[in-house]
Amino acid sequence: MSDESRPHRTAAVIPAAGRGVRLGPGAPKALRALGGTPMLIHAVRAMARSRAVALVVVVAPPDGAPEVRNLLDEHALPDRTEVLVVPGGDTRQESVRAGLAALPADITSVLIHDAARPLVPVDTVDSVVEAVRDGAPAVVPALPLADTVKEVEPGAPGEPEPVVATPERARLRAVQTPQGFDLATLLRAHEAIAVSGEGATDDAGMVERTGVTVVTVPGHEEAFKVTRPLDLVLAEAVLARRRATDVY
Ligand SMILES: Nc1ccn([C@@H]2O[C@H](COP(=O)(O)OP(=O)(O)OP(=O)(O)O)[C@@H](O)[C@H]2O)c(=O)n1
Ligand SMILES: C[C@](O)(CO)[C@H](O)COP(=O)(O)O
Repeated sequence: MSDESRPHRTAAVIPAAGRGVRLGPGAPKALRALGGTPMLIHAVRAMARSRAVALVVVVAPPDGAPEVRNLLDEHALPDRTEVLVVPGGDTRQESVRAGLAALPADITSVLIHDAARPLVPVDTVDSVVEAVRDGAPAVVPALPLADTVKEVEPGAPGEPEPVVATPERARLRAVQTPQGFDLATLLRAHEAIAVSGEGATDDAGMVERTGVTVVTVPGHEEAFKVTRPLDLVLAEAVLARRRATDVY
């Protein structure tokens, strides 16, 4: 629950320590170029564009913190943006935990944003922050699905898998980042998951398991995650259009 007596101060943690195996061989994904600029720099700028974000913590590949610090120093960011860099871990969950540990004591709420979602528009960031500041302990940007989803009995790669269920699509959402949290709520969830040894593919999922209600706000198509090579083609096209129109 939020402590309403404290003034709001929001930080963004950007996990950027992944390898990017699904994108194919090359540098760690967050350091690969999009429109000639590392994907991570786009993601930091996307957070810094929100006037609500007071501090950004970048979680670098475990042995890459000095390189990431240099990159940040070489690229222009809004003057008011303070950026810390910490080394990450072997999983996204560990990396987020390392970022949370670096937050100063006056932070009340936090956005967790994948470096792999470099093009999230500022309006989406602002609507997540606003919902948290309005009192929601956990907020995710979400979009309805275009495909029908099947639950299967997982089998060997490439082999047919029996379908066990077809969830009602109207009740499903694809969730994006930034995911926004009352900081104390997210810290409690990470602690509980670390103790139980369970894994989770997103931070909101951890919070759900502690019994706290997570709510959605509208996501944005351009907040997609760069995961596979085709995503990079789409990201280049979106960025080229933005640069031509100067609309971010
Ligand atoms: N040990 C890890 C793994 C992932 N991430 C970050 O979590 C975000 C979402 O993860 P994903 O898109 O899966 O990135 P990768 O783990 O790099 O991708 P892959 O699974 O293809 O290797 C990315 O910004 C990634 O850098 C991280 O900080 N630390
Ligand atoms: C956090 C996330 O982006 C929400 O959709 C997603 O779960 C990350 O998954 P990944 O497999 O670590 O890319």
